[in-house]
Amino acid sequence: MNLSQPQTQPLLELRALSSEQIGPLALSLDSGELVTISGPSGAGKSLLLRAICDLDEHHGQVLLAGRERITYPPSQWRRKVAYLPADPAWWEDSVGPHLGDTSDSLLKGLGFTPEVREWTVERLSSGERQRLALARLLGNQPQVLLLDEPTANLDLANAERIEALVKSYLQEHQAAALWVSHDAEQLRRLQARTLHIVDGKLLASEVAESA
Ligand SMILES: Nc1ncnc2c1ncn2[C@@H]1O[C@H](COP(=O)(O)OP(=O)(O)OP(=O)(O)O)[C@@H](O)[C@H]1O
Repeated sequence: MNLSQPQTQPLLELRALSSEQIGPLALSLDSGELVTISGPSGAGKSLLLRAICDLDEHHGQVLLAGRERITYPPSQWRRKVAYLPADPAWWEDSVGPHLGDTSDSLLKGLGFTPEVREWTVERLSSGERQRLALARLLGNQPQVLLLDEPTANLDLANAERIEALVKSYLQEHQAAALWVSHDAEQLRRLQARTLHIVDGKLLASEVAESA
């Protein structure tokens, strides 16, 4: 063992993660780190996120701060390692019950006043749905965010607002995020290590150049 170089434990680690469509994949994310994922439609980006949060059958190991996922009750894992699907589900008529512990300041950061809790889900635009789904996800204070095209329905100003909010969340909570995006401009703006996935395989990893 090399004692001169202290080992830092990754926050999230994938070891030989695979399913019928993806992998095997190995990946480590440090606390505070944002990693973006790009790749063609159907490459397996969503399936990778779903495997990490244990929504689909797969092989291999997923560890959070060195502790294996199988040692967590599934509901606890999904709070800690939170998945934001491209089209999040809503199960009540009004917004409020979905928001749980989400603070007013978080809602403000996403461009809403507290009155949004009284709104019906039915009236929400696709962009409002997307921002509120992120609010409810962050309200649970997850340690890892798995974000599947979280700004796909948003204009540039709102997309940038979400980019800034997620980055400050990662710093504040020493959390990590995997962020799927098809938008080359956004990938450049986010200034993160980018993974390219093609046919379920990790093709390359690179650090984005300055815009
Ligand atoms: N339950 C399933 N059983 C079999 N194949 C599936 C299943 N779910 C998805 N697939 C297939 O696996 C491939 C990867 O799907 P995935 O949703 O991960 O793609 P993606 O990279 O997220 O694409 P997009 O950018 O279009 O959202 C696709 O060909 C898809 O049809």
